[in-house]
Amino acid sequence: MSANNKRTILIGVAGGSSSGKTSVCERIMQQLSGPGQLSSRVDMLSMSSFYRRLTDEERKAAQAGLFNFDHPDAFDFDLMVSTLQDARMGKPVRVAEYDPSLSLAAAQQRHRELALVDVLLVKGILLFYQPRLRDLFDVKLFVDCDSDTRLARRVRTDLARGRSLVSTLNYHTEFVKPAFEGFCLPTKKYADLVLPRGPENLVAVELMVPRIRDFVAEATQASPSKVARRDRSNGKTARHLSESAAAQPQVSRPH
Ligand SMILES: Nc1ncnc2c1ncn2[C@@H]1O[C@H](COP(=O)(O)OP(=O)(O)O)[C@@H](O)[C@H]1O
Ligand SMILES: Nc1ccn([C@@H]2O[C@H](COP(=O)(O)O)[C@@H](O)[C@H]2O)c(=O)n1
Repeated sequence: MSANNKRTILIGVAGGSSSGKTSVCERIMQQLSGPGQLSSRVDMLSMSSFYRRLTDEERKAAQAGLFNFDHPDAFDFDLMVSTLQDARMGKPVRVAEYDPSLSLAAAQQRHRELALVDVLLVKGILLFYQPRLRDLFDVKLFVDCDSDTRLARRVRTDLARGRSLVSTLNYHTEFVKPAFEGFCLPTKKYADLVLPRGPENLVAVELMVPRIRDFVAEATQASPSKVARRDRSNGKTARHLSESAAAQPQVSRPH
């Protein structure tokens, strides 16, 4: 727990690649810290910062488009869990800077300190895959988006990153689609809220933001024992949300 006894609220935003996770996080950030709002300190973190270090052989495979970056084995879940545990207790943490325009090895050379924030938005394809990771989130969102739209967006972003159309489509067929269906989509059932239309779904974002603010207010007031109780009840986040909502039925919308 940080010196001021304040805990960071973790919001997990999962969904397929190019479903709109980053865009949803940006919308929430705007709403939480925009003009006329009670200012909350907010930051965003990508699961792509937690790819594990590759062996030389795997690096060669990655360069040839033959390493599966969409499989759970590609991630360092231990590091992600310990980082988020520290972040939610308001401790300073250092994370690899993921830059899609760089090779993974080059990007992993760069680090940044996460700012101490009230709310940390975390986005990633497999955030809810392991129970120990998904149980860390106060709110779990799943961005729903049909596969054609995701593929069309992914083609645009991959071409902009200098990949060829053929390699993008092959990679999608070989890795992205099977991993989405095998590992990402089955985690939708763990979400507190499934968000169709991503960032365009302003109604859902606006409904959620006051609730996030309540979490921030509660975390500010929370005593260590209260936080420990909340930690023990984690994994039942939806129940926790509804219990808190019942205790405070009149959640006011910000002006
Ligand atoms: N609702 C939308 N309508 C149009 N374009 C969108 C929408 N949501 C996302 N995009 C675009 O699709 C691309 C991928 O979105 P992004 O939010 O980065 O997805 P993710 O973080 O899930 O990979 C980005 O270029 C983004 O601007
Ligand atoms: N070197 C890499 C590493 C990962 N990817 C792809 O990123 C996707 C996950 O990130 P999103 O922001 O799209 O959720 C995942 O589908 C990987 O295939 C990559 O292209 N290159």
